[in-house]
Amino acid sequence: MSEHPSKSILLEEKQRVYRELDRVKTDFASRGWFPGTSGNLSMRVGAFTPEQFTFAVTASGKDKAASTPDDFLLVDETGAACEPTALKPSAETLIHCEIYRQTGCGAIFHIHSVYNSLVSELFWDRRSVPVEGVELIKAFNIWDEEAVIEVPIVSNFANIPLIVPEVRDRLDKRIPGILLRKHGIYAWGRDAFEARKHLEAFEFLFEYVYKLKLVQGR
Ligand SMILES: CSCCC(=O)C(=O)COP(=O)(O)O
Ligand SMILES: [Zn+2]
Repeated sequence: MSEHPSKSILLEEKQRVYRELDRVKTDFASRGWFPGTSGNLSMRVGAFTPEQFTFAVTASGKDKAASTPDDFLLVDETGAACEPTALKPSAETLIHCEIYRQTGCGAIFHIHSVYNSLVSELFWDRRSVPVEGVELIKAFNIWDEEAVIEVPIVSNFANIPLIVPEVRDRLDKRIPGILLRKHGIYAWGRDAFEARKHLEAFEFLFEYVYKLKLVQGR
């Protein structure tokens, strides 16, 4: 009996997405962006409507520096596994679900770094990190002269579903990223290339903002 053509197309796409996520994972691990098994990555697979979509996400708690056949699984828009598997999706999968729903993006990358954690606490009182006139703001397709942006910061609850409504309320469609207080950043883009570009820009800007504050002594 031959396989239904749509099933084999999905299988091919799933394999392509897993390979791409593996390349991103290896690269980010080499930069030290997954300390202590932290961080998670996802990419959409197949058709998208805000009500129904599928994405590949990292399995929870894995050493992200290692590549194994058990690193990723497919989940639906509720965060439930789409196929029989013993793997557990990332504990933060519901945040990915909400970002896909709100933005229709194609890839979401979450990392913990010292600079993103520092600025999320330094600017917690204003609930956003201001970045003023830095060239790399253009990586977000914002081309205004001396552009000023505010990167939103939301609470970091141990109970992940509590974070989701804050992400929904605070997400700014012009800014492809959101910080969790003293936790890390979620950055996204229409595909893996763009999500990585945005993440690199955020990390540069956070280091700049932190060091500027330090040298200015305020
Ligand atoms: C050990 S880091 C704490 C959990 C976390 O913040 C994270 O990013 C990793 O969680 P996951 O379930 O995706 O491995
Ligand atoms: Zn995290």
